[in-house]
Amino acid sequence: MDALLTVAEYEAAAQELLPPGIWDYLSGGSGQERTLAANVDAFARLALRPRFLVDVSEPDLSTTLLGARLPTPIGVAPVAYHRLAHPEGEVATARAASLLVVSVFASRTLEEIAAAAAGPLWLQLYWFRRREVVTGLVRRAEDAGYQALVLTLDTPRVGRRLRDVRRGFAIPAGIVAPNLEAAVMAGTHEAVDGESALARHSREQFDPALRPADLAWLCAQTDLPVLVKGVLTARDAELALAHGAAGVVVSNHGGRQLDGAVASVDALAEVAAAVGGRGPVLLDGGVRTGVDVLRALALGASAVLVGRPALWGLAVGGESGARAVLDILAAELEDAMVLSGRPRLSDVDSSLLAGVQRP
Ligand SMILES: Cc1cc2nc3c(=O)[nH]c(=O)nc-3n(C[C@H](O)[C@H](O)[C@H](O)COP(=O)(O)O)c2cc1C
Ligand SMILES: CC(C)CC(=O)C(=O)O
Repeated sequence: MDALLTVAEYEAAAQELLPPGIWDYLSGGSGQERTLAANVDAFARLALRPRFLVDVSEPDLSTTLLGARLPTPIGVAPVAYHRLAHPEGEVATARAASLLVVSVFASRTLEEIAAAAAGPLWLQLYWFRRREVVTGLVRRAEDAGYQALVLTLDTPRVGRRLRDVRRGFAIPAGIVAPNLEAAVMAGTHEAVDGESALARHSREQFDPALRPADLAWLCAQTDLPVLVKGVLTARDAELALAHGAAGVVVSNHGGRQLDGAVASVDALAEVAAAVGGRGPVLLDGGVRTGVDVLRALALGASAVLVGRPALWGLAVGGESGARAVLDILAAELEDAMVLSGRPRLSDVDSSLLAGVQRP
């Protein structure tokens, strides 16, 4: 087999390897999958304005995020159940990633992942009705050396993902979320025709009444920085920062929640302006090339996260596959920085983009 050279080639190879139901769960979106498509299309519309007569002999992709030095501004977004893609699951991803946001529905324990990790770990949380589930996880994350928490806001319930509904998708027996007690996870393995087990489970277990005061309460439970994920408007960014958030992740959950929601990169400039340097602004959704990473940085992102691409790499080659995908993105980013005359991340701003208003 020829070497896979792009994220798209990993996507195609993963589709060949994975059972169709798992492929649909990983790759699908909600509703008509318009937001899923828009996330990718919106990047393609952002044309670049390269500059020359700049010394680009020493490109530097490194950055600092919440006090941690990272070799690249590319991390892995929280994705549930990595063992759907590879038997080693999150342990393999953690070895490959320079920043991994571990899903609360990880299929390996927080401690196993921490023992394997090559870089900082953040723990993503959903707002469970049983608050002691949340606080218990916060304590475990602190004890295991996780460096931040990420509260996902965009999932008061799981969106209508028609591929999963049609298949009656449930998590296969043998793949569990060991960081949550069995009572909280009841029903996730129970396949029912015409119903997504994850959608049903979210209605039972997620508290849809999450308010700003709850965010402030969570922030008061811990010394770890708490970021909020799923922000698409200046208003929500303002509210979150005012209630203790240390930063935001601009995201529409990879087009899996509100179909018709704005493409995440199209929401980025507004949110970054609202945050105004008060904390990191990450972006996920539709990042498929290093040029996309550069585009997001130009619009004000501190770093990007990739969800599905990491899982495609994991499916194809476990740890080395996940690493290969992240290395492709980093190599493409370096090329794009050199070829656009922006050798350092601090040189990257909106002047790089055609048709974007410049301050
Ligand atoms: C299979 C799958 C599972 C996901 N699980 C979670 C999760 O547990 N928590 C969460 O906050 N986001 C979850 N997400 C959303 C990702 O964190 C991220 O927002 C999205 O995948 C980014 O888009 P991309 O896949 O185009 O990179 C999941 C996404 C996928 C594809
Ligand atoms: C178990 C699910 C709630 C995980 C998720 O966020 C997703 O599938 O998008």
